[in-house]
Amino acid sequence: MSKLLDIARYFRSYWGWSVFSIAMSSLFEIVDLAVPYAIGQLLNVLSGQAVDAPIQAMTAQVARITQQPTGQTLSVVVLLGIIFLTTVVRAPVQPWLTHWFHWDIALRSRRDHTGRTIAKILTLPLEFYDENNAGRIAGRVARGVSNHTWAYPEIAGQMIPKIIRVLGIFVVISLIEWRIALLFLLSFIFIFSFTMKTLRWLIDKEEILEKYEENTESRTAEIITNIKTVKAFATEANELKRQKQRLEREFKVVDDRIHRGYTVLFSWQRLVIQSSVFVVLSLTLWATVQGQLSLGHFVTTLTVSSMAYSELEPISSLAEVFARRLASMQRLHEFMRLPLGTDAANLADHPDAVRHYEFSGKVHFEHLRFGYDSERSVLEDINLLIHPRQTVALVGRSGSGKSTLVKLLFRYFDPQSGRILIDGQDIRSLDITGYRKRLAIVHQEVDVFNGTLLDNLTYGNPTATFTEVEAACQIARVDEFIHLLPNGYKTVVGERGVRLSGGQRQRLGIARALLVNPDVLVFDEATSSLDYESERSIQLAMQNILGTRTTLIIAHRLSTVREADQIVVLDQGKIVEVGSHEELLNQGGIYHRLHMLQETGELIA
Ligand SMILES: Nc1ncnc2c1ncn2[C@@H]1O[C@H](COP(=O)(O)OP(=O)(O)OP(=O)(O)O)[C@@H](O)[C@H]1O
Repeated sequence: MSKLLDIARYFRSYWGWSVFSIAMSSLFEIVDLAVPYAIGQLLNVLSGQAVDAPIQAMTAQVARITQQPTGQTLSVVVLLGIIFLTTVVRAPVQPWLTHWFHWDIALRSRRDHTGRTIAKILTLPLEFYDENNAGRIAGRVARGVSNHTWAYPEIAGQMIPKIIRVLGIFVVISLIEWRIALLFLLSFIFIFSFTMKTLRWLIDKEEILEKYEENTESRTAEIITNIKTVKAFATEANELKRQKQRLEREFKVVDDRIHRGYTVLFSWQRLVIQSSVFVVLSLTLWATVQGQLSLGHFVTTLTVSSMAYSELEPISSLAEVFARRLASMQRLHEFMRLPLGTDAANLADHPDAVRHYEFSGKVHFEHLRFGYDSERSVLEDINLLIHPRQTVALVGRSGSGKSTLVKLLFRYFDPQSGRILIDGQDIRSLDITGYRKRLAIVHQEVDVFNGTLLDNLTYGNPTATFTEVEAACQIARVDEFIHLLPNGYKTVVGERGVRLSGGQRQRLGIARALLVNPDVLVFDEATSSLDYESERSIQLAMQNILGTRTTLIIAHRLSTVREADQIVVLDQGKIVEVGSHEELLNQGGIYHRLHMLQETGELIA
């Protein structure tokens, strides 16, 4: 039931129009019943039997208005008029009162909810993306939204009105012959309960299928992302084999269980429906032969009950389609209920509402303790004071906690104990958007968005002037390669444009970071083997920046570290050494050992 409520809530913004259009669709389904009724009454007129009292009254009324004598001809005209009104006149009006609204609501909801899912994607915490890859998330969102979009017209425009029509038919038959109505009711209850039971079983299987499909999609997305590794290790055949195994597992659920389940359901349904139609025919015929029913009522009862039974198959097909859609709709609702990250308020902020901080760049890590899970600490009692405009290099073995410390500084996570102060203020007390805007980071792998080089440079600060862009490019030594690009700053880079080399991307990342004029700049040195020239360019770019703002370097190579005011050596989540290059060399500890390794040509991490 809660699943259905979730779906109803999905369309709640349009509930007024929704109720109106469902009511109109149901009304038209009921109005349809006037045709077999009128034909039954016509048969009575033609065979010389009496028409029903309402038709007699209507004929008398028309006779009074038109000053015509009542009689067979006028009854035929009245009945033809009813058929004309309920078929020809309503034909052009109906789509505007039903179909148009159903799709309008579905499409508006798709627009609204796609926007909401994008907002959700932007506000989920980073850790969610550590556990779920792009393919899984994109697949879940796309399938969820599209299934809602298709389901709405099916449910509101067809299923509910058809159910109302069946109820209407029950009322009509009850008025004509209650025993046939009772039989009709019993057969419907039987078919309905049997269908619901089977559908519930099938929905469970659909949920399993949905998870299997997500796994397959997720792996396909990983193959695309990591295609270089796949090809380099020549594992194409392995990947294909594993994906085929996954597809086979999906196929077994779909074909052996779901598809078979629906076929069993349909064959039982058909048997019960055809038997019921046969019994209704026999009973109605018997009652007519006995003189309990007129010829007209015989035809009407037979026609409307056939109409009702013939609606059962479309209703049950719609229920089947709905059951197939339900699992992915449910997965979307689960996704939308995921807890937000601490930065979720960012979206609500109007750009003008963001408090613009100015920091001197004094950063103080105080007794920090942190672990991604409560059982294992990744950082232990971190104490570090960084003065404004100092350059601090974080050095240590891979996994020693350097990146984690930076993640805490950016407040992607909060420490289990201890705090981080910036200019003496606990960063948790600051508005996160305003605070993060004062920091900038250059990642090892610089993300390049599809767009021009200029778009990418000004990503963090779209209002930067061209002079500012040029100045940042000069410092970051982007200007060294701009003339090599076909359209300079206007060159399209990224997905559908020119591919930048690793060194060029890093320099783009530095210029992009500089353009937001951060108080604290973090530089995650690339471990990828940049060629000597690129590496040298980046080091020179860094030298241009050092001393102009507080700079934290996650150092994988020691060459940049020499210049740092403080070198902080982390080991197993603890700060084990702090000092300048010379001081640490003299101490003869871990840094000294790392330095010796580098001298012999090896990297730190
Ligand atoms: N999202 C995460 N969830 C759980 N554990 C994590 C996560 N990110 C990192 N870790 C663990 O935390 C520890 C510290 O990782 P971190 O990335 O901070 O080290 P690092 O010193 O930056 O390493 P490297 O130099 O290789 O980048 C590692 O043991 C790592 O496995």
